[in-house]
Amino acid sequence: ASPFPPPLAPLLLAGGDSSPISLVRRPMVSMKTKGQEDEAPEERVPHLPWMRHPVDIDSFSGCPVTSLPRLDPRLAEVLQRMGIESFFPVQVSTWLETIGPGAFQRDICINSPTGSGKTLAYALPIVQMLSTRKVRCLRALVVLPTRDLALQV
Ligand SMILES: Nc1ncnc2c1ncn2[C@@H]1O[C@H](COP(=O)(O)OP(=O)(O)OP(=O)(O)O)[C@@H](O)[C@H]1O
Repeated sequence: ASPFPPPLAPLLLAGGDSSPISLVRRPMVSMKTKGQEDEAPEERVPHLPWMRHPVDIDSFSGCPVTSLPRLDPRLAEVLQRMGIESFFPVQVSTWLETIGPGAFQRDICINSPTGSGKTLAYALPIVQMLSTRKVRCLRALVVLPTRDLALQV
């Protein structure tokens, strides 16, 4: 039996230049007695419990803007006016985990290559959630590591 609690949220992972950040090598010391620790085999186990069931972004395909389930028609219209006709796989998979049928509130970590569309992937669910509410206080905070990146977002 697993010594860890059940997973709380998926990790969205894609190929390309992304690295499997959720996986670390560490011995399963919790399953050994003290004398056995030296012989404990190393296993690839996720670093955080909620990262233990990654969702493979590459298994999703793109999707026309008009076909994304539950997308607010006002947002679809604005996106199409901006020239966005379809969503990239990271955007579809993130949407399905946050807003799509069967989604429920939880933390999500997305690891996907540069330029794959992560910004819209996380921004669209936020905008959709806020679009149906009266917003009286801070509801979303985007933190970026550099000023340049912050200006892009
Ligand atoms: N669905 C889409 N259709 C067309 N263009 C898109 C779509 N989504 C994003 N783009 C464009 O693709 C480019 C890359 O997107 P974005 O910057 O969001 O990628 P990223 O994964 O966040 O990259 P980085 O890792 O550098 O932050 C941007 O110019 C963006 O406007």
